[in-house]
Amino acid sequence: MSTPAPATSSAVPGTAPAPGTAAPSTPADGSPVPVLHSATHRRPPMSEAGLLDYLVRDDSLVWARRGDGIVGFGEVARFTARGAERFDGARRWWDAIGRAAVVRNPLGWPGTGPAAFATIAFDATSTWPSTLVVPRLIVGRRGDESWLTVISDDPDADLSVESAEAELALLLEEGSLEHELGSGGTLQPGRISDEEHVAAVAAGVEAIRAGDLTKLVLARDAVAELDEPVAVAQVLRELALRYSDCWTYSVRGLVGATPEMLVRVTGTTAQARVLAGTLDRATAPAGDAGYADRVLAGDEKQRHEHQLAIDSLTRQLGPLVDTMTAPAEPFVLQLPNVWHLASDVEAQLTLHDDGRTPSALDLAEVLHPTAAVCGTPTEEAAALIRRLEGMDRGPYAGPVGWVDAAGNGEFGIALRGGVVEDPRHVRLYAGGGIVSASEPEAELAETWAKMRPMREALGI
Ligand SMILES: C=C(O[C@H]1C=CC=C(C(=O)O)[C@@H]1O)C(=O)O
Repeated sequence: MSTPAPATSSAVPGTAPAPGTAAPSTPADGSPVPVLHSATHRRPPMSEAGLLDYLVRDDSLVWARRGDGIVGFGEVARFTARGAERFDGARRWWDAIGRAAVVRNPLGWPGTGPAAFATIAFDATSTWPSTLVVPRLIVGRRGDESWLTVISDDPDADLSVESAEAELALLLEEGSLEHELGSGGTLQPGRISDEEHVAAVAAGVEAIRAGDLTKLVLARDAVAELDEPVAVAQVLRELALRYSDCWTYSVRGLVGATPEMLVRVTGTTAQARVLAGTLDRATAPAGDAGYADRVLAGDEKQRHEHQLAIDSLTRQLGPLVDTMTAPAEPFVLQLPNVWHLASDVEAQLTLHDDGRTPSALDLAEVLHPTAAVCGTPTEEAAALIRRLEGMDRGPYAGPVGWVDAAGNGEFGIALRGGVVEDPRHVRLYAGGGIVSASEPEAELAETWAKMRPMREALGI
């Protein structure tokens, strides 16, 4: 176990909070948290585009799918931590914020009231600052319902709907849509070259065949070097439009659209979308309608890889739930770049003695890392990842999403994305599950297919 580094208030490189909204940071050592005051106002139904119309600022916080979700602007409080205690520190901080907050929320739906956007590092040894951010304004939509929450650490702040709407209008007007997308750039090698990735996969297959473990997920990176500063808002819109089955996210420099839901908590219900097993659509023969069913769903190796990911989720979730349903057969999820084997799992959470159920953040800690991004058994796989990859995954493959004061929330697995390291450099990550039948060259090709959404959205 590594020693947790103290919480800091450092911003992720390449990002900046909205002007005039520098946030007080609070350490994880139990010292007082800011008392937040919030008011949630109902809004008229949005246009069909929903939250897409609100993806106009590079510095916004985003969790959106098919126009639903939440978008945050500005920042009133932030927690950061590194090390093994990053989850625990984040949970304690968020619980303390929730207990102290003065909340006016007549709606009570998931995502209303104060909420925090979160990115948690994949590994305890990472230098990535696991971060919770409470925005100044949150716009939300769920179907026909829409709301605006305003949050302040000033007890005398004006939280009226008029002033919140005026502030939002100004922020949107200042939006960064003037950036043009795709002015060009190149993809540079990352910390792991193609050859190194192939060699790492071959070594992983050898370890699996030797019986050291059953499954391992190995990843690599590449750096998008852009001719113009990255237009984050445009990238998000591109991803959200093209990858409408995915959850588009942006949290302080971490940007992407993930197809995999680690956990969603709505009241006492927990849901997950487990993915493992991939087929590149670019290599599919034209006009062969049954191709994915035959080559993906009908493939022993892919199904084995998928089953291991389901097993890891249900094993971890099992002790916390009264009932759980997982389909007997995965379905084929079609994305613009790849097909995946997918399974939707749903569970009813067990009530604690105090009448509460675990929050989305609690469950993200319990479930991370699943076999979809680490391997089986977890400890052996994590150790081998450190040895064979030898790179800091940062937030890649860690939980990304949001949690509200009631514990509702959504945490995706931060896949199909990248980190804005500075305005002209975005580090992309992708990996794949390795089992005994895996072929190193095919695994390398799969990582390229998984980087395609971000490359397209960046215009390179
Ligand atoms: C590790 C990644 O994908 C995971 C999620 C879906 C399918 C996967 C696979 O087939 O290997 C991976 O487990 C990634 O996108 O970087």
